[in-house]
Amino acid sequence: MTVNPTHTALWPAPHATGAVDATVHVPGSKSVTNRALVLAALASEPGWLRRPLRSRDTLLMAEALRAMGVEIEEGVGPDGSGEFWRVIPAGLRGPATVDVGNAGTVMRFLPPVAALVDGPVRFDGDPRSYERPLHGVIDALRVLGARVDDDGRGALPLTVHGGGALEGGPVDIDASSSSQFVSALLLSGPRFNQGVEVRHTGSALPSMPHIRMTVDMLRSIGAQVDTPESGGEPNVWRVTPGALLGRDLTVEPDLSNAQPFLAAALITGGKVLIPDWPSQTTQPGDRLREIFTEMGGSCELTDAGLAFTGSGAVHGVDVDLGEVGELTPGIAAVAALADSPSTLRGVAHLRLHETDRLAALTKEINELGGDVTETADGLHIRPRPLHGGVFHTYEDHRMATAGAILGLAVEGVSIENVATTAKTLPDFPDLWTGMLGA
Ligand SMILES: O=C(O)C1=C[C@@H](OP(=O)(O)O)[C@@H](O)[C@H](O)C1
Ligand SMILES: C=C(OP(=O)(O)O)C(=O)O
Repeated sequence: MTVNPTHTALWPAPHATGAVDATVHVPGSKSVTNRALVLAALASEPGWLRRPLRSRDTLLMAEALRAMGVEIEEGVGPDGSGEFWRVIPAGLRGPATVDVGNAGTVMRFLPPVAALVDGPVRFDGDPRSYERPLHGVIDALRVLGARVDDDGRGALPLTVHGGGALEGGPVDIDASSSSQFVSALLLSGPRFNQGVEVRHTGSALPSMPHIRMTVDMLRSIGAQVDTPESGGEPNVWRVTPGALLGRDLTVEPDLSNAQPFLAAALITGGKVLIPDWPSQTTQPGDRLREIFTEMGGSCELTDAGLAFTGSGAVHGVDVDLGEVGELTPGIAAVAALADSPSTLRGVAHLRLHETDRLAALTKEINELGGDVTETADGLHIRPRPLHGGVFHTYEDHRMATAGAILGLAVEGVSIENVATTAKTLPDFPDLWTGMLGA
């Protein structure tokens, strides 16, 4: 195996010498971009995505759809309105090969699309993708009428033998390890002959805002979706078969990727403005307004965006992050710098994310002198003075940004493989140094 030099490279995390004061334009949401690509590919007419996120996860999604016959044109608006993608749906055809990388959205959202392809679609990815749960999608597709060949572990690699159509109908799944199982089946549901009725039968379902995002985006292009919130049964989502409209969608900034910049204002007692923060959104990152306020900041949502201000004080929190698990690494980093202990709960499923995030955060913060312990479903963080050292990232973009947050407050922190932020935010090092005026 060849060693990729970028993986061992160390990035000296900039140390803040004063309060930050910056405006940061955060690129588009990964979750919105990848849903929009899938829905546009399944629509009955062309659609547009404006200001899409261009990152490893979204480029993998676009490549995969192209491999299945969808045309995606990329361009830049003449009026300075930024980049756009024009998606022209076509008859989905195989054979095709899909590289999922380590993108949960690609590995979970695309096998149901592949069931609609005429021909086989082979899915493979990074070594970590073999360990991430996929059984909910594979088992469900078999119940709904698809032929899927895997090695019996209910995980990647696998081949979906698409037959050009899928019967669909009712299916029970245990989505307690990933909400993306539910989203995956709902996104392709309008194209199944009978639609789909997904019943979650396991313990607590994580990341509900991401399921709401799926439902909202489906409805906005004409799908009929019944949900527990719209008067349906608890834990049951039903999508009626029908054509999807092409849409012209401007992608919101990725609010979870706004997190490190807000954290910078919080821990340095500074100010950060994030333009285009939506006044209404299903993105889980919107919860940062509340969580980081409880931790000592204050914020104001104006026409200019979200203005977030640190007070100089950083407090610990006791918070259930089950709905917003992807915010955990950044919150853990801030909590390690706080004036009181924190308990982060409801995130056992993070052990199966890009890396085992609970183990990785515990090890890396403790190696800088911290005092973090893992619980059954989260972390206890008791702040104490930290020192410099190497912060390992385990090919996890959110570990890298968590390390950068610590480095702002602690001198001498180096981030291993900061390039791993390319999964969702390739511009991170430049945005970070730009925020500091470097
Ligand atoms: O559907 C989505 O876009 C996502 C759902 C969540 O996944 P899990 O429910 O697997 O945590 C989240 O953590 C991930 O970053 C994005
Ligand atoms: C869990 C995450 O990603 P994925 O979409 O790969 O699940 C994440 O971005 O924090």
